[in-house]
Amino acid sequence: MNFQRVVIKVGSALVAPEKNGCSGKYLLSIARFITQCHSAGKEVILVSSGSVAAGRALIQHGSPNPSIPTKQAMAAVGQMKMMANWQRFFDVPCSQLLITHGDLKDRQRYINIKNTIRILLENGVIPVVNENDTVATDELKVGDNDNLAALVALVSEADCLMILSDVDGLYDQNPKDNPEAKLLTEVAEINDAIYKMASGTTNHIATGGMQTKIQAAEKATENGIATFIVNGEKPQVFEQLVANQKPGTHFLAKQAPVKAKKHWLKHTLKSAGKVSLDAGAITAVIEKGASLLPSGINSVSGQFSAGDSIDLISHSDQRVIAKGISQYSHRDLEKIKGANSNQIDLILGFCPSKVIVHRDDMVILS
Ligand SMILES: Nc1ncnc2c1ncn2[C@@H]1O[C@H](COP(=O)(O)OP(=O)(O)O)[C@@H](O)[C@H]1O
Ligand SMILES: N[C@@H](CCC(=O)OP(=O)(O)O)C(=O)O
Repeated sequence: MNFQRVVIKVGSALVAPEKNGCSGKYLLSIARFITQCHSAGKEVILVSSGSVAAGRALIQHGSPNPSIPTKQAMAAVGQMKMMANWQRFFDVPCSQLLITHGDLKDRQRYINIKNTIRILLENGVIPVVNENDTVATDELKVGDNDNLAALVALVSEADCLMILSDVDGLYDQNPKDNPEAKLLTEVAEINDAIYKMASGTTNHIATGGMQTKIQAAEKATENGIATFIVNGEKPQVFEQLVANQKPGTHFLAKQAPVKAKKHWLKHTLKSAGKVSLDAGAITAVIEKGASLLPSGINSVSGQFSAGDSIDLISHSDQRVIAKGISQYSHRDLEKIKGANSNQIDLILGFCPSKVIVHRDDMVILS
């Protein structure tokens, strides 16, 4: 429980153990664990598979491996079933986020997803994410919910990723094929040897098997997000987690998530423009740890889109004081610079964010 914001990924095998329609069999203890996380002041984002399996009984198919449009129709009807199935275990509201890789690749949509999750969490709503299977084509698909969960952990700035499946964790070989397989309790480095241990799945309603879980763990741990693969079929796993024990396999984070993000902002992202700040904004940003509001901006230069990195410079001596991700393009900023945050909607006709650079998306340079 050494985390503040966790992404919990629940595989199809747990949502639809009968492989046809969804069930509460395993979800009850998962939901109880999520409620315990909430009581301990932690934030939880769910990534749930199972829409295709949940809709399977409702769409005629007649083949063990239905066509893609048939599966997309199953996902469309099954998603409703799956959401209703989750909601019945919570007193707090659940919300549905259906996203594709195309959404995560697009800067503006990425920011929209990030802002939406932030606001849902602030309001005590559980975000439940799945791939938008009905619209996703191969080019726009993440393709499996393990990798999707890692990307959701990144966009939501979680510090922990828990992948719940039907095995106890990563074994040195597939335990379903080899009874002698041994469980790895801790993985410090994800290398070829680790990838070689992981194979695909034999479950026809699941996608990816252990390979995609390792890919997800690699993406997350490189960005400072501790990752666990645990068995979601066993209620005692959740008791162990609550008791601060470590069931399953723990993939160690490479560095603290804040450090990883600040490093990425400072060294990897190239600034596409500049905004100059008045003395009040500089004090607010440097001394009070505040986000940058439009009222503190004197001028804008360069050409950038929402989601690009920009330099925050001092108006008086042109010193670069910070760097961060702008919520608005240079064109929009030209119109709202100097204005009060409440006027953004009036001036632009939309307001995805009341701040220009959020504190969490900023690194102070001097
Ligand atoms: N080295 C391994 N250790 C554990 N499980 C493995 C390994 N290699 C392959 N697997 C398979 O991965 C499966 C879990 O992945 P998957 O069926 O896709 O589940 P989910 O629906 O939870 O994503 C296990 O049931 C197991 O058969
Ligand atoms: N988006 C699909 C799930 C895809 C997937 O990765 O499934 P799984 O391997 O069970 O996590 C669905 O909802 O059926």
